[in-house]
Amino acid sequence: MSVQASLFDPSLFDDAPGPGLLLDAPVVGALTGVVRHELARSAWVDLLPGWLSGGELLERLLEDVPWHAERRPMYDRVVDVPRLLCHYAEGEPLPHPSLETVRDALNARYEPELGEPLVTAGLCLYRDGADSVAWHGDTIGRGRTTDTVVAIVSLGSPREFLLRPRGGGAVARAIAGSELPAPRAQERTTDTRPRPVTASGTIRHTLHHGDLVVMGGSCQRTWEHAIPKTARSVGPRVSIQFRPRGVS
Ligand SMILES: O=C(O)CCC(=O)C(=O)O
Ligand SMILES: [Fe+2]
Repeated sequence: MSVQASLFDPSLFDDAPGPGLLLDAPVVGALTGVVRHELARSAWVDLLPGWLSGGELLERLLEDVPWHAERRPMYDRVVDVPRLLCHYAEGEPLPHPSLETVRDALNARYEPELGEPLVTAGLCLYRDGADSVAWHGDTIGRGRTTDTVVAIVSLGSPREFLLRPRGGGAVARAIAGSELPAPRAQERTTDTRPRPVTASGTIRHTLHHGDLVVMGGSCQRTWEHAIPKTARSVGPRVSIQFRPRGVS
């Protein structure tokens, strides 16, 4: 999609932090530095800021993925899904060899714990701040009833990733003892505020270029996640979600 690609400036990402994964080189070692945040209800979230570095992968995905728009029924209307999508089923070649490397690295770490590999890849393109994903859990399929793992790699513009316990405000406030992830090192100089769970019980965490977030345990059925719209002027963001068979 050249329209999106033209919005992308790879130099923005030249200084991505890291011991990141070098995209043109084999993965060296495992996912070191992942921090697990235990949430209520036997859910957890692992975070690894700046796992991937460099802008080449984002550039390639913006250009090469056959992004498409979808429309979905909502009440008595059919509405545009506010992001572009592309899904890679189990066994389908991924659109860039680096994604296979990323999936293999994730499996080296998470398959022993999960008991099965991550095999599908869902790609979302948030073209600008008007694109979003509404509150949901990945509960189509087994995620509705069983513990599972969904690993998301975020590329491009930073966007807020929200998590809240299912069940509405009162439930959320009652169990809002969950720890919020510490800010990234480079944010600390400018923003040292603690980031408590908001009064509504929502956890807010900004996902930056190259960050990894992995939701596990009961997270898909007992919590919900969202990428809200933003009025800020933001460029494109691509998220790649790796899931096991039968979860979406
Ligand atoms: O873009 C993201 O990081 C989240 C996407 C998501 O939750 C989904 O596609 O199920
Ligand atoms: Fe999701």
